[in-house]
Amino acid sequence: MLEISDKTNLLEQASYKYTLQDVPEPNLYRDVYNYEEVPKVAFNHRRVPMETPPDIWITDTSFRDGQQSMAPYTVKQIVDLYKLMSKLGGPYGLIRQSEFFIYTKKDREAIEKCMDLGLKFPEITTWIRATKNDFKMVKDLGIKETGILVSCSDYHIFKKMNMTRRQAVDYYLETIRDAFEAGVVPRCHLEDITRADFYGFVVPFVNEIMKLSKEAGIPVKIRACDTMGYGVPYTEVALPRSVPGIIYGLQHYAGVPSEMLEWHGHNDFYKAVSNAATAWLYGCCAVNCSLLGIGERTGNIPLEAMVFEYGSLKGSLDGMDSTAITEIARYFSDEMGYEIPPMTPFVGENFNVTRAGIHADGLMKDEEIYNIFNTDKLLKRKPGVTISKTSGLAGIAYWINEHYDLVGDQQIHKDDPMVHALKDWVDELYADNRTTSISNKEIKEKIKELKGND
Ligand SMILES: CC(C)C(=O)C(=O)O
Repeated sequence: MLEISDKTNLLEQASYKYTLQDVPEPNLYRDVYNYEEVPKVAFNHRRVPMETPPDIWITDTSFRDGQQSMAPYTVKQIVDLYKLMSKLGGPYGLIRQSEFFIYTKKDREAIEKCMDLGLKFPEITTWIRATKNDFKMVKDLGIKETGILVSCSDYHIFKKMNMTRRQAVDYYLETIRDAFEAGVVPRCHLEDITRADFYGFVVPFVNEIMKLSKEAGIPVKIRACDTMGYGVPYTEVALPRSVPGIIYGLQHYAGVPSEMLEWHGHNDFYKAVSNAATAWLYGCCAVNCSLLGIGERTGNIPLEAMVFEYGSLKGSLDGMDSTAITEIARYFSDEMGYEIPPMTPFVGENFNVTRAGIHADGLMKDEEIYNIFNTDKLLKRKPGVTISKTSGLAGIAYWINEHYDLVGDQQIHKDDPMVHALKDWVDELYADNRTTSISNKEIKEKIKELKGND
């Protein structure tokens, strides 16, 4: 009888191993990316099986990719956000890791202060330039894992690094060996994977990494980076743009187990969230996100979106405290002066605010009609209305009940004289060519004035 391990060995020996194609000229996928036109989606009509791992989780890059695109955060801001992130991730650490810079004194102070909190999650990891000296710095800080850059498209290898594919692989493998030698676990960030030659570079390279990892007995994570946001979640799409194809291929042709796979996406084509969910569904345990999606250019995968994506895919938030999302959003706007676009899902000022009177009428009858879920329970954000020329009597009544916390019998209705008086005032304002909605402060002042007239 063959034992399972023997069978696996035989299968491994029998399976086709992709070898590095050390091409003389870069493959820039000009049929898809010709630069003068919109990048194209090519279909090969191959279906990739969906293999969602039993456990999926979130990792964070707010203090690396996020901070990279903003003014540097202060130590206090990093520590406060780290605490809130830990609260959000809950007792099972669904926000499992977060990566930090380590270059300046301030970077290291922030790490030390976060470590001093003694929180189990998110585990603190780093992001470095990957020199021997940097590995030593990581080790000295008592940190186990660090991200290193292993750019994998010919755009980077030929155009930026001025190397051949073979030279790039040799250089990267040497760096990984340096990390092992320094006693640090490298996490390999495969930059620009959605423009890379998957079978001619990515798979043979990752096979080499996995071989080194096995020999050293050190688990190495593979982060698939959709640096320019070109990935697409649809089925039957050809590589290198297919998210299902990349995740399937890394597992089945490069031998990376699901729990060692991470997806890092950008939002250039509005696909960051759906690509990340697709990566989970097709076998990647971790999606790498940033708070409010703040990151290079159009940003990263918004972490808060993946909390709700997790809840919808798993049927439970598994201990994540989603109300921390509102605390985080308030922290960004009140303490850091960051302006969150008002229509941003889950965190924007207006994400659950309706303007049309007919919708407000629905909200008054039953908030479920026009609210995505119980936003008060899950985010401590009651659904709201803003007053404009389309609000109508129902909108005004709803606004009063919401802003003065009137419940049950205390609630006022659309036939109330106060509601009618406010409606007349609103109509006059718009008859006088007003174009903007009316602020909460203005309405409160008007109510005071009308009450004074009683
Ligand atoms: C620098 C790299 C790893 C990155 O963040 C990306 O590819 O988006």
